[in-house]
Amino acid sequence: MSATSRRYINHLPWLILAAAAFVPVLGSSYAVSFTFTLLSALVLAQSWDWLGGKTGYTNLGHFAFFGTGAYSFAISASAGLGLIPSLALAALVPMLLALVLAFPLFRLRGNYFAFATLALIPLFELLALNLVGLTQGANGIALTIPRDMGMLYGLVLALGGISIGVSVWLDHSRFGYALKAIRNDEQAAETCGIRILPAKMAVFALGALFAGLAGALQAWFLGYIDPHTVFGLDVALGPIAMALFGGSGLLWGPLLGVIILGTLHNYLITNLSVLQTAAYGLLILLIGRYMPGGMLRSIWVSRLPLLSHYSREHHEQPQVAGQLPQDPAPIETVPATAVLSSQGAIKRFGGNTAVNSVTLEVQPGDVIGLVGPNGSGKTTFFNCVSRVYTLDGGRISFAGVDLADKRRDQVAHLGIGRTYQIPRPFSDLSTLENIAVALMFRAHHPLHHAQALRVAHSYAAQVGLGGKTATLAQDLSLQDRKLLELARALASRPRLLLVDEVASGLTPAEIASFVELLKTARDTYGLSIIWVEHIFWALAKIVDRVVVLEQGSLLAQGSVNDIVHDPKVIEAYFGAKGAEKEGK
Ligand SMILES: Nc1ncnc2c1ncn2[C@@H]1O[C@H](COP(=O)(O)OP(=O)(O)OP(=O)(O)O)[C@@H](O)[C@H]1O
Repeated sequence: MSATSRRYINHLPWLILAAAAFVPVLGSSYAVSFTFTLLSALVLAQSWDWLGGKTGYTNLGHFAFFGTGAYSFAISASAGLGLIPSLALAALVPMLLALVLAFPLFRLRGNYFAFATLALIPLFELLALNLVGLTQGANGIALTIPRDMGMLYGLVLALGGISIGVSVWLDHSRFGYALKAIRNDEQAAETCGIRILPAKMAVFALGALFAGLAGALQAWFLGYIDPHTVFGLDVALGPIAMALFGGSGLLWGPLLGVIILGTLHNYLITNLSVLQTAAYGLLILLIGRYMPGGMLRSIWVSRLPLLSHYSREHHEQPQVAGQLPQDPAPIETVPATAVLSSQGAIKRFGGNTAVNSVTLEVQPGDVIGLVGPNGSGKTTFFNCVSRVYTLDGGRISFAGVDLADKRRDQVAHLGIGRTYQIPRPFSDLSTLENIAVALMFRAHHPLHHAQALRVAHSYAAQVGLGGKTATLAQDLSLQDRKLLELARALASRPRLLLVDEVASGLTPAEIASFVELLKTARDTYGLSIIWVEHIFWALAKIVDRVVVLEQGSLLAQGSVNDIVHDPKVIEAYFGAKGAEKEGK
C-alpha cells in the first residue's frame, strides 16, 4: 500500500466526520435525521469517556445531564428566552449540577460510584414527573421554538467535532495527564502533587456540559420532551455501551461504537421491532465476553498493520538528540532547621497501636535507616508522614509546618517525596510519562507538559532507565519499577525522600547500585532520606544513623555498628534466645 493510502487510513475517522458535513447536501431527510442521532450519540459517548476511559470512573448516570440539558433548554425556550440564552442554560445547569453532585459522588469508587450514578437517572425521571410546575410532569413540554434542521445539524456536527478535539487535547495536556494518573493510582497521583478532587470535578462538569448541550439539541430536534424520553433507562445506557463497544479510553473508540451500534440499533428497530432490545443486549453481552476492551482493542484489529495504531492509547515520546535537556529548576539551598520532626506520633488501628509515641528528628542532609521486625510500624510511620493516615496523637511537622491539616498533594508540595514497598508507578503510562507527571505537578518550578516530557529523559537516564523511556511501567521488571519510582520521586524535587524497602527482591549487585543512586541524589540535591530497609549491609553504605522500631515504639537509635550489636535489637529480631546466643 502506498504512503498516500496509508495516510488516508491514518486519518480515516476525521474523513468520516468531514463526510458527515455533506449529508445535508447529498442525503435524504431520513439520512440527515439518522446522522443527527448518531452525532448526538457521539457527543454523549465521547464526553462520557473523559471520565470513564481517561479517568477510570464509570459514570452510569451521564444521561441525567443530557435530560437536565434538554429540560433546561425546553423550559427556557418555552419561557421565550431565545435560542442562545436557552442553549447557554442547557450547558450551564448540567455543569453546575455536576459540580454539586461531585462532592458526594467522588467519595465513592469503583462499583459503588457506578451504582450511585446509575441511581441519578430514575431519580431525575421522578423529579421531572413530580415537579409539574416546572416540567409539566408526565404531559411533557412541547417546544414552541421552530425546528431549524440546518442549524441543528450544524450545531451537533460542531459539538461532535469539538468533543473529539477535547479528547485530543486531553491526550496532549497537563490536565489529561492528571486524569490518567488518577485512573492509575489516586494516592500515587497525590504523591506527585496532583489535587485529585478538583481534577475529577472539572472533567465531570466538562462531560455534563457537553451532555447537556446534546440534550438541548435533541429536545429541539424532537420538538417535544417528557421525562421518559430524556431520562429513560432504556436509552440512557446506549452511549455508554457504544463507547465500551468501540474501545473506551481510545480516541476513536466511541466513534466506532456509535457508528456500529447506532446503525445496528436503527436496523433492529425497523426490522425486528419486538425483539430488538433483546438482540441488542445479547450482542453487547457477546462483545463484553469476547472483546472486553472493545472492538479496537480486539486481537484482530490490533494485528492489522494499517489499523493497529487505532488500538493503542496515545503515548507521547519526544525524541531528544545529543545532550539530554536538563531540569531548569534550580537546586534549593539546604535549610538550616530540622526537616522533619515527629513528636510523640501515635497511629492506632482498632486496638493495635502501629506507631506508638514515636519522637524523631531529621536534620538537613541526614540519611536515616528505619529498621524493625515485620509489622513494627515502619510503613505506617511513612504513611503518617505522607498523610495517607491521620495521626491519633502527637504531631509531625515538616520544616516547621504541622502536617495535621495538610492534604497529600500539599505534603508533596512542601517537599516530601516517597517510594512504596510494592512500587506504584502509573502502570499504563510509559517510563517517560510517569516521570513527566511529577515534573508537571511539582510545586517548585513545575514544567509545561511538552518540556516535562523532554526533561524526563534526563531523570530516566539518571536512574539507568534511559533505554526504556517508551516502555509502559506495567512492562518493566520489579527492579526497573523501583528505579522508576525513585526517578519520579526525584523529579518532584523533594527535600525529604522516604524510601520504603527497595532491596527486597533485588540481587546484591542491584542493591549496591541502588545505594550509589541514593548517594548521588543526596549529594546532588542536598536531600534528607529516611530509608526503611531490612538489609543492614546496604544501610551501612549510606546511613548516618539507624532508628529501630519495635511494635510501633522507638527501641533504639545509633550507628549501624552499635545497632547490630545492641542486645535489645537482637532480641527484637531473633527473640530472647537469639540475644543470648549473640551475648555468648
Ligand atoms: N491499614 C491498616 N489497617 C489495619 N492495620 C494495619 C494497617 N496498616 C498496617 N496495619 C498494622 O499495623 C502494624 C504495622 O504495620 P506496618 O506495615 O507499618 O509494619 P512494617 O514495619 O512496615 O512491616 P514490614 O516490614 O512487614 O513492611 C501491623 O500490625 C499491621 O498489621
